[in-house]
Amino acid sequence: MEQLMERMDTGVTPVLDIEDVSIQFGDFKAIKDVSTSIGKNEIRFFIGPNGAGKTTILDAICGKNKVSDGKIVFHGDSGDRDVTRMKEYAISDLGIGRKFQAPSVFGGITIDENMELAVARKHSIYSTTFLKLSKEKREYMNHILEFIGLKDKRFQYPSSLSHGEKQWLEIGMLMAARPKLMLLDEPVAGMGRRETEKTAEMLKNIKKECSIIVVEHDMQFAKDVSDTVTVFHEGTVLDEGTMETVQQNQQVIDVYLGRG
Ligand SMILES: Nc1ncnc2c1ncn2[C@@H]1O[C@H](COP(=O)(O)OP(=O)(O)OP(=O)(O)O)[C@@H](O)[C@H]1O
Repeated sequence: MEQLMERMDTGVTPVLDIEDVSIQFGDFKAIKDVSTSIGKNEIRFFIGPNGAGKTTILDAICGKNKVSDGKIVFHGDSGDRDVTRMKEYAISDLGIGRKFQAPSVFGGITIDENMELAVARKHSIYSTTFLKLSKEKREYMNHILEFIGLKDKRFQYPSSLSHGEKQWLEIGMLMAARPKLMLLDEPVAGMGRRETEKTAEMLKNIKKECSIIVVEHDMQFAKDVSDTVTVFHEGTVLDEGTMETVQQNQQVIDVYLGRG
């Protein structure tokens, strides 16, 4: 809570406030009284050792995990909403988009058709038969395809894409819903350096329109892209600040950064 108050004092307009959140799985408390605030147009990284609770809290923001205590308040177009009791689809409709670690595009339809579904906000491949996008939506879809570098491959199937390209397609599909907050779980895992750099450029552009939370172990990527980082350890926040400042914290070095 103290951290939250400090950030409020800095004058940053928050898009999401996580307030004293705990998450319990049976007897095990995976998240203990975590508070943090994500600003508008901010790229926040959640970092920390395996099992620290990063994905657990990301899953709570999108409604996949139940919050045992505390609240998560999203400041969207329709005002301030506590999302902790809301269903996943309703949270997504509010403007929070979640990308999971493994790409989850539809393999049986083309890249173009995958994008059509995303722009039309349909969640079933059976919908493609009946889709007729407005001119404005098709233009926006073309813009995204260009942005993610897949315009020339639009009539191919996702199986023909490289691992990185599949990740970009999924990021593009998230963008299609024009979210205010994007949640990305290890977006560059398995990518080469060139693909990682391209993803970094993409995220820096996306943040002009929306805030992003990234769970990541690639510390070079975190240094290149993050505005701020939250360091998790055993379900609590160990430190928070710029990458430059947290990497000087001896506790952070001991539990995570110094472990190679
Ligand atoms: N559904 C669940 N049921 C029981 N325990 C869970 C569940 N989900 C996560 N946990 C536990 O909660 C803790 C935090 O897991 P989490 O996946 O959030 O860690 P993480 O920081 O994302 O780790 P990694 O970097 O390895 O992805 C771990 O001990 C994990 O085993």
